Amino acid sequence: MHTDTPRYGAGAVPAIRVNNLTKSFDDFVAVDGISFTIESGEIFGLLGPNGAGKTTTISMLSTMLTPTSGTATVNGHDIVTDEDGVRKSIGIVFQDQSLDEELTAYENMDFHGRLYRIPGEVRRKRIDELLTLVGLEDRKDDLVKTYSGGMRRRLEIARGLLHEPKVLFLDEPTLGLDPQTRNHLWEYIEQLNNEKGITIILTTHYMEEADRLCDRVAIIDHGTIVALDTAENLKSSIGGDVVTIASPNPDAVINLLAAPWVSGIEEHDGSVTVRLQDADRHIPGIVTAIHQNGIDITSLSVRKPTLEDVFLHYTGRTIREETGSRKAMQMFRWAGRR
Ligand SMILES: Nc1ncnc2c1ncn2[C@@H]1O[C@H](COP(=O)(O)OP(=O)(O)OP(=O)(O)O)[C@@H](O)[C@H]1O
Repeated sequence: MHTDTPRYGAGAVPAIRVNNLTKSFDDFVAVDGISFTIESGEIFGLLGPNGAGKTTTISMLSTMLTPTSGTATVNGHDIVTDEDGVRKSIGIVFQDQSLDEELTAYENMDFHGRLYRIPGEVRRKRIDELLTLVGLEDRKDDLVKTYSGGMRRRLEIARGLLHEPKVLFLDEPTLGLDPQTRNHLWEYIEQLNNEKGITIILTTHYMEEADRLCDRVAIIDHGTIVALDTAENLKSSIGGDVVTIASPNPDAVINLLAAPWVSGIEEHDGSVTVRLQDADRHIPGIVTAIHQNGIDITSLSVRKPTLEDVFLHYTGRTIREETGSRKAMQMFRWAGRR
């Protein structure tokens, strides 16, 4: 059902290689035998509803949770037998905020740099460079408690990059941010991927985030990957454009249009959704046929499919736009990770 063809060149060690990775909590299987490969330089998205297993997956890849079975490597380091190697080569930005509000941005960065034992001069240079990259250089001496949500997230990303990781994990990077701030953050994420060549793996339940940012998207539901490809290929895989026809008699519309050239047809709340290639060319014929058969319609619209349509196609459900989980911190505590 899914394809796993990375876009990037062959030869180099993949940034991440996951083979049949599974995590159970007692009898509950949160991640169920997933496999994929992420090439260096990709932005890779794990898209799925709350509880799908996204955080559990990146918790295993960042060595914070031990897998129940399966294997994975990050930058060539095994996540079970070479935890130190993995940790040195990754940066992580959690769902929940972990900045010190009573320190300035610079002090937060500096503290983190000291933890990683980055020598003074290098540390200062990198802090300045990264704060410039995320557009916070002018506010670097202000206390974090005066920062907006978007500024805090940018600072967390800058901090996650201080030890120059090759791979950055972002867990729901724009959760709770307003659309404009989200847009800005997307630009920063793209910029650091372009300018620094950092491989980024992010989790999200926002379709437009996966669509806009990710080179490839794995759609994850109930702990399994149901589809994996570029957003464009995923959208075309479900059979073309989406035509929505509202009618007092949806059954008649379905009977009329259920033809071999239609790749999918279903009814939701009195509206019939038809999927077909090159819908624009077919619309006049569809409208004529509907009228000739005496069927009333109240509206007709055509649109390109979204990742929401893809999710619906592969799972039979819509992604629920709920607020994200608050479990992350609890899960990310080093002490309780076994
Ligand atoms: N420590 C734990 N003990 C028991 N069950 C857990 C634990 N951590 C996660 N789960 C369960 O595993 C499933 C997957 O959780 P996970 O946090 O990976 O989902 P998610 O896709 O990241 O969603 P969210 O965005 O809500 O975090 C959920 O049903 C969750 O309740």
